[in-house]
Amino acid sequence: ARWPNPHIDELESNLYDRRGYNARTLPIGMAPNCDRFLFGPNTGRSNAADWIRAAYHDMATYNIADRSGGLDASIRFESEQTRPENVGDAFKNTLTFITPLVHRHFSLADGLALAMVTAVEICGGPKIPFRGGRVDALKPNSPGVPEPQQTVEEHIASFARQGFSKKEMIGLVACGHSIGGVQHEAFPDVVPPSDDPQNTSGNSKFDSTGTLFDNRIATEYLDGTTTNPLVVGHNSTMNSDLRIFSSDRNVTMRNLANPAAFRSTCSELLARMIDTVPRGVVLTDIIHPIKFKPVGVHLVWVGGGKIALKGEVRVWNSEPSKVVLNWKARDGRHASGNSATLLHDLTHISYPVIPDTPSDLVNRWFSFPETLLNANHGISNFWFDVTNAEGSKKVENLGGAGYNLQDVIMISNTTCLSFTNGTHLDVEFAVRETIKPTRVYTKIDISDDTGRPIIHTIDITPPSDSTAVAGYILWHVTLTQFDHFTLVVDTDLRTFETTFFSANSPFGYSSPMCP
Ligand code: HEM
Repeated sequence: ARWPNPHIDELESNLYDRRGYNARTLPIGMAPNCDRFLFGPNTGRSNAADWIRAAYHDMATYNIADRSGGLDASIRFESEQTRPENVGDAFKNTLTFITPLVHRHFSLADGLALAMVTAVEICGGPKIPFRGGRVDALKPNSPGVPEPQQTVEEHIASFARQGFSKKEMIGLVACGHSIGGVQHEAFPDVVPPSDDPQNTSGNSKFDSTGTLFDNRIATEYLDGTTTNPLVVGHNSTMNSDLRIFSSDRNVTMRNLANPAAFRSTCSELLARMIDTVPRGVVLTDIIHPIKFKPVGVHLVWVGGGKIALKGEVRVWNSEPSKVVLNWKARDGRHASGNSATLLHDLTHISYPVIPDTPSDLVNRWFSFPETLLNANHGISNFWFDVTNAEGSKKVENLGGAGYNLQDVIMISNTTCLSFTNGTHLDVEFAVRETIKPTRVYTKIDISDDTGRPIIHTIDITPPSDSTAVAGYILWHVTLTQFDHFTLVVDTDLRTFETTFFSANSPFGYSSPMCP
């Protein structure tokens, strides 16, 4: 295990911190209910439907022959969105939610995949194994999303090009069309206009539970009660779901009428859909919950030879009676005073909202108390002693290694936010005098001309006043972009850094106003 792992830690939080304390923002798209639509409450549309459709349309450009295309966020390019195969504003809408989350450890393509998983899992669907590591494309992909006027032979060929058999095509379309419907605006020759004030877009649902991920798409199709406009629509040219669902004489649809089979099929096929990525992209292992997770741990120089140690721990589905933080000084010694009992505010609980798990699964957050370290002694490593409710004890130390923490470079509490001469952050930070820096700089996220986050570095000139206090010298840099920034010091032997998260994270950096 490695800690911290900014990439995995961030994806894990987005997957499992869904509601409650420190919750991430994607699930808000499904709150309070799965019929939520940010862009107009009475349109009859839903964010959930847009997010599922967006992930598919981004993936559907995949070509298994040369392993090009796939889930790579190429849908963000205007020239892809304006293709007839991508009619409607679902993609623009979906990106409105995801683009602000993107930073150097969180690609837009991972965000598209996560949004689909979030929608399906919160709206009644199965758990979908999630891997991270998708890479955003630098240019649009070739067209390739199936359209309803095509023949079933064309659809079979299209799905084969995407890497799915005929049976898998039937399954994937049924799973995708479990939520949402067809709108008049996008498909005027499929769906008539609506005068329903609750459904101004004329969204005609695929099944009677259009905001619930369930197998009615299959059962209603089989029992003849379906209202799916791509099955019983008046314009038979556009009845692609009918042609697809019946293409194996309903064998697959009859199987999907079994709720358990529907869930397992959709879990498997939707996972494969989002794991369809361009050649060269290496996905991570499946991301499982981190059962004991230190979060936002960082040091703050508070002056007077003192360093504040701050952070929180998320404890998965258990209720320890006591969590004690211990640390070793820079020299590796654990002096008797080097421990502190973490605090648990009863409101600091969160809910991962995972399908097929007990609804009383609750995570508890413990925060570091006001803990001041002597700057002359510093810190190198920390761990926890956990006492469970029944009295049993456990050490949380990353399997013996402990959690390493560098005390070479840290932000100062004199850092402040200013709105004079444009918004900027006046960053003060402390660097240990004895380490002989070869380069001190900051890394910030900027976008390249395709909207991908790239790291930009800014070198920092040494301070004119280099008087050390308790072995630390104060440096200064002014940042006009500070959504996500890292302070870095290189030495001949090693690099040390400390990172402050984006403002869209609950651990985003917040600073007092400059005097
Ligand atoms: C042959 C393959 C497919 C065809 C021809 C097709 C066609 C369509 C059409 C015409 C719409 C209406 C869009 C609108 O009015 O805005 C739609 C909606 C939708 N599709 Fe598909 N689709 C296919 C496969 C899939 C797959 C594989 C998925 C996901 C796994 C998917 C997910 C969705 C969702 C969630 C909606 C609802 C959007 C909303 O309610 O706004 N589709 N599809």
